[in-house]
Amino acid sequence: MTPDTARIHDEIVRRNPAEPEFHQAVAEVLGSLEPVLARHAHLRELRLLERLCEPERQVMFRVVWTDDHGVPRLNRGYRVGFSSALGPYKGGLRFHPSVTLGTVKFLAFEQIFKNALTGLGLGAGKGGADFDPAGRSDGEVMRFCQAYMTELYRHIGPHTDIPAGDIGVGTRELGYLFGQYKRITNRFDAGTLTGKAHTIGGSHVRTEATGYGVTYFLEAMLATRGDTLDGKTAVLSGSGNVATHAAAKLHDLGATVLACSDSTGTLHDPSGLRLDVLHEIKTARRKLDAYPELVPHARFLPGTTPWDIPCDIAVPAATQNELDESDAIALTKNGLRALAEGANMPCTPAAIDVFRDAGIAFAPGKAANAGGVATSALEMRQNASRERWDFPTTDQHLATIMREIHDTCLTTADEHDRPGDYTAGANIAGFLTVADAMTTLGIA
Ligand SMILES: NC(=O)C1=CN([C@@H]2O[C@H](COP(=O)(O)OP(=O)(O)OC[C@H]3O[C@@H](n4cnc5c(N)ncnc54)[C@H](O)[C@@H]3O)[C@@H](O)[C@H]2O)C=CC1
Ligand SMILES: O=C(O)CCC(=O)C(=O)O
Repeated sequence: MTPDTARIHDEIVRRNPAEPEFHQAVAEVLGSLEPVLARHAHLRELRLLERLCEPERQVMFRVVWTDDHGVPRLNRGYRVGFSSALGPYKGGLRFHPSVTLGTVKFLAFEQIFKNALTGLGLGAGKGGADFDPAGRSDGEVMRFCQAYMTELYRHIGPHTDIPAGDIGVGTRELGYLFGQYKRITNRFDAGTLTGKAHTIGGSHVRTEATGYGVTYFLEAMLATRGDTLDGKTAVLSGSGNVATHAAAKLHDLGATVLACSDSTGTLHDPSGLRLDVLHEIKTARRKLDAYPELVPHARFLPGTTPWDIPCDIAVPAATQNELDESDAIALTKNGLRALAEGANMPCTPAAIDVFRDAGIAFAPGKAANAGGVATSALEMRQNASRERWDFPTTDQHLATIMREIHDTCLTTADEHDRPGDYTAGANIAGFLTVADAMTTLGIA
């Protein structure tokens, strides 16, 4: 960082105490912008950076619901609208016990640049609650979602703020959330939430989009090095929406997926994960340690991460700061060629430095995982026009968008003397788009 951006960062830390993930996300972006600020002095005069790092609005609310024994339970809900310069606030909801205001702010901040990169007219937001869906019955999840939406509904809408899924929020939760929204507002405003089931206005490919998009980005990155995914080995972390669909597309494109994980440990199948078995386990909402019961040569390694398994390709797809410097050193020593962040901010800054120094092709989450939100924009488009696109058409749109995001990052990095640095390319391209819109909109 320059003395100027370091001063801005210090002020953000002072104004937003005890939000380390938010500070980290801001530091990474500010650290990339030096070449831009040197060329566009007027952006400093307009105090664009300070304005961009302050959320436009933050909502925090009580969520009370009853468990299966009739006992009232209490959680805290959040929704942060970070920037509406490019369009309505857009971003997912995370239900996980670790969620704090700082978590939601870091995620919403990342969303600004990601959504700008899609070129689809999306502002940035994120939300969630410290609710833990693990072990909760279907009825409990439904009552929690209804209670959460009973407050959230007044802050969202197809032209205001459009939530979607994230950790702990998938098609089931979005169905319950939309059901309550529809009941309270007396409107079938399908474009208020994305990631819905197909029967209630969801788009084909939205479920698969983030994982597929990560894989399309990897494909494009390897192509610049004259390489392909065919015949490569891959490891992933997580075993949720992003990880399982990235695994499926990697498999389709000829890679062998050796491992995935959850918060309790790593599943390693040296002959390649059986995706049908994984699907069966996930559908039954069972844990990964059930896999070796069905595929006896596989091992579940409690308390471990996948990063010491030798592989060509790595896709961290669970959560923030899950891959640190020592993991990066282990992966690099074991022959890693490319890494794409499926999760938001899964690699620590020190890990990213290791990959950069080793010349590993590194794709930051805000570019590599943008396929999810991009397909949400395609869902909004279909909801607005009442059209229904088929799976291959939607997938084709997604693949094109991911190639365009890849090319934008690469070209922008080149133009700003950071050749091959996808992080710099993503941050600079996203920032310039939002800065242009903010300048056009006037001081607000
Ligand atoms: N669902 C989407 O469309 C998008 C998701 N993402 C990001 O991808 C990541 C994964 O999200 P989803 O697959 O949607 O969620 P999910 O709820 O379907 O799966 C999350 C997975 O991560 C694991 N996990 C969660 N917290 C963990 C922790 N503290 N330590 C270790 N493992 C943990 C869970 O066991 C699970 O396997 C998140 O960082 C999310 O922000 C990014 C873009 C879009
Ligand atoms: O589809 C969306 O609106 C949001 C996806 C999301 O939360 C993300 O990109 O991290």
